[in-house]
Amino acid sequence: MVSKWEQARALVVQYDQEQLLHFYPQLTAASQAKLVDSILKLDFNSINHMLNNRPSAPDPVGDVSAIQAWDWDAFDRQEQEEFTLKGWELLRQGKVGALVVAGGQGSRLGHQGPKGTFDIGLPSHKSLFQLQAERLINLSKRAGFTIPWYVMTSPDNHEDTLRFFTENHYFGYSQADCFFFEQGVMPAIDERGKILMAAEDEISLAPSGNGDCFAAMKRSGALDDLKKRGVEWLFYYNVDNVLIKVADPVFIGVAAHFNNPVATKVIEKVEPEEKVGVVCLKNGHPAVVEYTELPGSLMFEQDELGRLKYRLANLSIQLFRVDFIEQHAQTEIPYHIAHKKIPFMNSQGVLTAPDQPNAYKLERHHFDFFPLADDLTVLLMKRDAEFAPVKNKEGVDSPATARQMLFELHRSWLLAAGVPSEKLASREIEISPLVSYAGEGLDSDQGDYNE
Ligand SMILES: CC(=O)N[C@H]1[C@@H](OP(=O)(O)O)O[C@H](CO)[C@@H](O)[C@@H]1O
Repeated sequence: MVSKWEQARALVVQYDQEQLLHFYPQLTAASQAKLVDSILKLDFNSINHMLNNRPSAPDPVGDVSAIQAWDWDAFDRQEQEEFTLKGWELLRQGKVGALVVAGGQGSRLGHQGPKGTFDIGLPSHKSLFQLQAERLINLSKRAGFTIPWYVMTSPDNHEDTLRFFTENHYFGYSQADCFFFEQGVMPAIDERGKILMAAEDEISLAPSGNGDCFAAMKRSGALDDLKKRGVEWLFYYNVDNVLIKVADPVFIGVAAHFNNPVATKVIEKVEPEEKVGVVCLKNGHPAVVEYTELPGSLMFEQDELGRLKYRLANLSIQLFRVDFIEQHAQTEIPYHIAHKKIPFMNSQGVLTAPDQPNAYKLERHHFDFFPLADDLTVLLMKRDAEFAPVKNKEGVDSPATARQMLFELHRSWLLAAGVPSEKLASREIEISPLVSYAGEGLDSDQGDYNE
């Protein structure tokens, strides 16, 4: 039988990465085993594919043009009702699942631990995960069918995430309907195409981006679980949006009506430099150009009405048809390559912190599946009820701005339900998602979201 060591040795020779075993002879048996295991976990095929297809110049954006969106407010009352009913029908039939990409840490927010465990300082002190769980519970109860919830973690936060759910009794969610799986990692690669070491027995690794989600679902059995349950649409979202309407029936209804393989919910950018990807057409195919890659000429370009030409913000709120996910779970979407300063251990065993970018970090983006869909449904909504991300400790997209948006939204629900405005003056209003998902049920009148 070929030993693990022999397999690892054969791989590093085959792919010309012998430096990975440079320190091997001098390691303890435990460290040797650790290093061999991490070599065997690397996806050399994918790394090689990326190295061989690396563009010589920075990734060209391609031929970008604007994409058409359906404005929710432009549908008439009857159409809106039909879409909503359609969404509820699918929820009732158990045909919708939710996927949160939650591999990030809260470090940029000054929070120790997974981002989803962050308390943004609401009166209830609910974490991001709890807000999401309760919105799903609300819909599941009314649909009479529990929405399966898939949580993509990263090797950095998997254990902590599981512990948080367990300690909080899954926030009342049924444990049998929660599925946790880890996203993959990619090694840092230097300018000669060599994988870097972080220590004598450790490869320099980082999460490989949210574009690994479908491959990771396949590897972990989450995709099989989805199929076994008969789920037809997967609602994809980022962990950091405080207002996220998880498994939104309205969005599901619109996606199912047009029945394109992918649907995306967008809002208009507040300013050209807002840090959001833009939904557009690239070389004639639906696409997102990430904010880090959008050239200034496109960022500021205006249409004939003087509006931003590329104003449709990617909120990372998508619906993917499950047959499309299955078809593409193993499709090699491109890596986005960031040139960064990455500390590494040199061949003398000295840990080196470069002062210039020295290596490449590789990430896949989930929206790079968009061009593989023949068409994309784009649903334009209003920001106030959809998007309050927490990305920074202070200033824009911070806990303070997200709290404020939630208070204002919930105040507007009470006003619409007939509560006199003087009763609401200067109060912080937080309504539990267990009471209302989107403002419905706060008076005797039946709202849009009622099934
Ligand atoms: C790779 C990726 O998913 N990028 C997304 C994602 O950005 P982050 O800065 O990675 O959180 O969420 C943004 C919305 O919050 C969206 O506009 C952007 O395109």
